[in-house]
Amino acid sequence: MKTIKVGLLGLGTVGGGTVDILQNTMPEIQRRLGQSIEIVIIAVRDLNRPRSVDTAGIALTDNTFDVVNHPEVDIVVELMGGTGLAKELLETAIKNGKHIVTANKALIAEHGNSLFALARENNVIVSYEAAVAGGIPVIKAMREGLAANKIEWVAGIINGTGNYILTEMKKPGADFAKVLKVAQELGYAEADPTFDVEGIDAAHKLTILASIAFGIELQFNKVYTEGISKVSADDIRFAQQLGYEIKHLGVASRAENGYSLRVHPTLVPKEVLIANVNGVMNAVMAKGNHVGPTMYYGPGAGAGPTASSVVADIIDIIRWKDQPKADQVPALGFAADQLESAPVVSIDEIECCYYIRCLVKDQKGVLSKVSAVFAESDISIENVHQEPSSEKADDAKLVLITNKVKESSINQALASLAELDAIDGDIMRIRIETLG
Ligand SMILES: NC(=O)c1ccc[n+]([C@@H]2O[C@H](COP(=O)([O-])OP(=O)(O)OC[C@H]3O[C@@H](n4cnc5c(N)ncnc54)[C@H](O)[C@@H]3O)[C@@H](O)[C@H]2O)c1
Ligand SMILES: N[C@@H](CCO)C(=O)O
Ligand code: NA
Repeated sequence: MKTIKVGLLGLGTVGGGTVDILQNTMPEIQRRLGQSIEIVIIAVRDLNRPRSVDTAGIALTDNTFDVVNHPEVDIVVELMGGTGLAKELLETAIKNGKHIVTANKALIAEHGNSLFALARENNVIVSYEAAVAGGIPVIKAMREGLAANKIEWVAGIINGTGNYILTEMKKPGADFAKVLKVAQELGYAEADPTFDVEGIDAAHKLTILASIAFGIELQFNKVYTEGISKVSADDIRFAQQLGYEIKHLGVASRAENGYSLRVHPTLVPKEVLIANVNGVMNAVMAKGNHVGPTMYYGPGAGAGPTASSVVADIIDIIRWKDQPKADQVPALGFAADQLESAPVVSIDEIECCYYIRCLVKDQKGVLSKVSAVFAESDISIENVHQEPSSEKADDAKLVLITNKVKESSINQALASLAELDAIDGDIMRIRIETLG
């Protein structure tokens, strides 16, 4: 039986999971492939560190270039992260004629356009299923399974750490910092967890999803990005009382003059399936013009699920690599010369309903002053909830749900609201999506 040789960059959470699968599930993989896969070399940072997996028979090196220049390696699997050295290594590997598997969404979102072009020149494949929604085969589903459709929009819970934190925060007394620490211990978080909490990781993934949905170039720096760090336990509770769950969503949709790409906390009606996706689970919805709304669900982070996608990509490359044109499924699912560099519109252009929370002085006539501000901007209030503040004796917590309005109108109203004497402190605004 023929053996394909693989080299790994990085032996952390996902690297360890990949070694584990290739060691323990090889008989089944051989039956699928009719060939075998062998890891011949792994680059690690510290050669003396104890390993969670058995590396007997595999060469370990602390020089990453040993992997990308290794004469026997057919496929380089990049699982070290970062966008500096990782980019240089993959460029070298591609020029050396090696195929690439990576779980690195930051690298693909920020440098995918040039990496894919280099790969085409060198007739090698760059696969990145693990980069978006961990173990869910969503890249394959969208690039291949939905190929008959014009995709109208994509929306997803695409950060496992963030969804885990929001889910745990529903429990009474949950502490944000402690919950994040558990997510890190479980191997879900990025090396810098602010990427998870502040939405940067989700923005990387949304960039990729938007490109494969619409056939546009990767444009990470155009994504509007808001994290979950300002969402309070109060917001989660109020949302639930009003019939919603708060989810951190990435949303890519067609706009009048281009596309809208945004990541932010979102109120989603409880009865919508995606509102019930909890813990480390992710879900991506894609609406095609023929198929209608579809949803892909599964674990979004962690060693086993992510490595499951990494190994599936290795298998896919082995199946395709000796075809005359190796990248028969183009990297972004559209022929490379058909990609558009379409404009991404400002967040001010979107239209939705809003959840507004603020602290108001518990005085007569406050509600009418607040309503007057919204009326001036032609915004109607669909729902109001008020309760005494437990923290400030003379204040009340006020929650409003607006009708569907333009972001620029709500910004104007919130600026006027902030100027009212009756408003105490910051105003929280969360967008609402019904995902119909
Ligand atoms: N953990 C997840 O659930 C998950 C899911 C999807 C994608 N990813 C992505 O997979 C990649 C790896 O993530 P991880 O969670 O396994 O991270 P990790 O920190 O557990 O592992 C990365 C490993 O790479 C090694 N490394 C870094 N620089 C190196 C260098 N110069 N030389 C040798 N070794 C080096 C580190 O020592 C570490 O062991 C990242 O791009 C991440 O975004 C992670
Ligand atoms: N840190 C990422 C890993 C998976 O990409 C997450 O929590 O979703
Ligand atoms: Na995936």
